[in-house]
Amino acid sequence: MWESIGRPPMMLVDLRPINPPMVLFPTHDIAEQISKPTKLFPLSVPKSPTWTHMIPLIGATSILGREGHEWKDIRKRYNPGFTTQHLWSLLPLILEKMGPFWSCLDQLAASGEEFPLEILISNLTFDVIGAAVLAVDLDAQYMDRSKQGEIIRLFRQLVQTYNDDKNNLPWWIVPFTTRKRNQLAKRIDRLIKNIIQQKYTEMKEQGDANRLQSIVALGFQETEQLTPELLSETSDQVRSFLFAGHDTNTSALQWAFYELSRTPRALKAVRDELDNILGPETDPRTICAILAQNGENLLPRLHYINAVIKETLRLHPPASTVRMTKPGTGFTVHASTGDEYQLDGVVMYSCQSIIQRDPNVYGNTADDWVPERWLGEEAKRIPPSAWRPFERGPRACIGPELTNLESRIILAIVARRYDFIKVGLGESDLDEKGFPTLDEKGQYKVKSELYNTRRMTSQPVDGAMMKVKLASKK
Ligand code: HEM
Repeated sequence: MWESIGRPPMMLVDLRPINPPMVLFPTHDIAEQISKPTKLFPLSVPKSPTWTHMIPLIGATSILGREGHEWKDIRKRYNPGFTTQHLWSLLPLILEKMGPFWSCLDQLAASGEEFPLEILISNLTFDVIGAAVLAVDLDAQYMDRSKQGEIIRLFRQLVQTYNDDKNNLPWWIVPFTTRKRNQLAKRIDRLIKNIIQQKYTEMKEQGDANRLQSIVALGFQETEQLTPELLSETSDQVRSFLFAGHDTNTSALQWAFYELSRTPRALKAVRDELDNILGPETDPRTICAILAQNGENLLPRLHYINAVIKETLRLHPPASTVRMTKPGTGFTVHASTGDEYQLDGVVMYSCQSIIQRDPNVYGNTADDWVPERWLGEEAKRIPPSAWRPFERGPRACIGPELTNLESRIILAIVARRYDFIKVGLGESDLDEKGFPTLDEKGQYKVKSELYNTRRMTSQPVDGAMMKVKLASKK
């Protein structure tokens, strides 16, 4: 749409009377103006009130929607849990969750059946976030969903109610969906509160002498009493972490595996790097044992894999930010044309999928998946604000380190052991001998383009339907 009207410096979309009018920002210099602290907004421009449609999912006091000192207090409480240093202490818990993932892939490789990669990865990322945030087993990793833990089953049903066109319509247009959402939300909230109470009691009884501490337990360190208000607020943050921490990375990892599956040069570079850093053994058990022992030294050395993750988040960003100022504030943004726009009362949407494909920054490969751009001198020429999948400024994502750690572990375990083959949308166009052929950019030619659809976050439209087989030994 934006291209068809000649790539203007901003695009206004009038969504009245269903939603306020929205303006789309397609460049990083404008996006920066709403995300950085200013005199008028020391914590950056406030979030748009349109976030409230997510209240059943993440709670009314979620960190995602709070402002001012209330937001600051929550962020201060949870920041220590998301630092690299604390996440290293959670490495054993995270590695424990990898077992069901690879045994499921082994089974699928043996049967040769087609499956949505989305389900496998989303189950795994759910289990990882449950372990990191609460040190609980959410029992997410079953292909048969009736066997999953209750929280996961309810959470999925709730997220489902936001799919398609129902995402953020007012309640009076979707009254039945709204009622269902509220009922599911209450049940999830009750279950989460029970776990928090139990964890809090355990923590107080056992003291904290060198124990493995979940992110929530760490946040309770200064707490004297778990009041009903604090319990309720903590449940909101846990639900926010569960949602924000699994949905986004599920999308990114599906794209990473897809891009690797159709870019033989990159897959080889990933495999060579793993051989060099982790040694030749590709059995997942051995890799987990190596990482459990020495992950803190080895994982930061996976530079090419880091570039794969970074490039995937550039080309296929799962999330974004929307901001709004109240009428009468006088908030203006400055376009590169020299024009100024007064945008009070308008939803300001920083459009990552356009910003991060800006040819003025990324040149004539802006639309191509090229991990190498993040290695060496070329990377230094990319302005930091032109890569913003986690957004920037005070309200940037709390979880990039966790995302990166989780993604590197998953790629380290999976990339050498399996070959993924896309089926359906985005599958390779084979030659007459049945082999894929390369295009001029070094990727396999495809019959059709895989693309994202809008759910709560952007997700591959078909759930990334794949086949998997065990990779042949060198
Ligand atoms: C690929 C992975 C991820 C991406 C692309 C991503 C992206 C984002 C973006 C764009 C925002 C800003 C949202 C807004 O302004 O409304 C955000 C905020 C947030 N994310 Fe993430 N995220 C990811 C992973 C995670 C993980 C693993 C967690 C862990 C719990 C997490 C927790 C949060 C929280 C709590 C916020 C709100 C921060 C605040 O307002 O202080 N995210 N994320």
